[in-house]
Amino acid sequence: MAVKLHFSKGHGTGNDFILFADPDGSLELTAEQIRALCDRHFGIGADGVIRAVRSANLDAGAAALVENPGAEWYMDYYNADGSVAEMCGNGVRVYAEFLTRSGLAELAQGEILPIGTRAGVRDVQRSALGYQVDMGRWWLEDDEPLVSAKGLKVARPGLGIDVGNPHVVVALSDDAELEALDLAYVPVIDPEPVNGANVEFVVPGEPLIRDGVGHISMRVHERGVGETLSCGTGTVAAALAIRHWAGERAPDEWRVTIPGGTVAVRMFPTEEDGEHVSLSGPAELVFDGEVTLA
Ligand SMILES: N[C@@H](CCC[C@H](N)C(=O)O)C(=O)O
Repeated sequence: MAVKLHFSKGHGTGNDFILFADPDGSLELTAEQIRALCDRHFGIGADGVIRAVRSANLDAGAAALVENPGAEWYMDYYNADGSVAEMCGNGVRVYAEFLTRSGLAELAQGEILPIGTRAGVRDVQRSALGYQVDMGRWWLEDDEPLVSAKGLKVARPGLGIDVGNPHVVVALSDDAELEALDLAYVPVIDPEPVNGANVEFVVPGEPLIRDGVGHISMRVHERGVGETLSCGTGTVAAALAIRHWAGERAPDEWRVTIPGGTVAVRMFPTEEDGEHVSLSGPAELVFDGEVTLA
């Protein structure tokens, strides 16, 4: 029987998503359905799909990841190719906007909305830019893979960073090198990470630090999608990588410019869990609709 799906379309700095509410967890889409919805010519078109499920209705595997019982809602995130991803930094802000706009959750200024993800719980609050997300901890990978990409004259070393999902960050020398990249082709990472990775190409600002704030520009090739206008977790990984390379005098406050806009990244200490990193940026819902699932 054909199923009608009510959806909202939204984006965070041009990274766009199809969102729908499935509070009971009864409407799991197939990878084929997700690919069809995300198709920009034959479907609605999006970089990913977000299903809003109540954490209480998750299957046991997913529920185990939502260790905070306060996370009433879970962000069930899928890339445009139908694969799952652990986290989505732009998606989680757009998800907060979707939950609050549709009356499924409340979020007053200064309050926190915990959201369950495959990478654990992420705390979201309203901010001057739209929403701020506590992205939690991260891990530097031990090895430095070589990354080659179409338009890049020589392969460059990348820094592997896990911010809940996997990233490899590559530093380029200037804007001309960034613009010359053809990210319609998948960058090759050698050795290839077992679960794949999102690849960020980053250029330091000139100057890198202005009034105590670091500035970088970035383009990204997302795992399971292709080039996108923005990747929230990618901007966080890029800021962490540049701070790592810049050494002790590098700031904890960063502005990352991507083709879809600019977001803010901040590293901050926590008492109980070491250093965390936050991501702030806009989240917009642009239209609602109904589609019949094949
Ligand atoms: N666009 C997202 C990241 C989405 C998941 C990514 N493609 C992956 O497979 O890890 C973001 O804003 O973080």
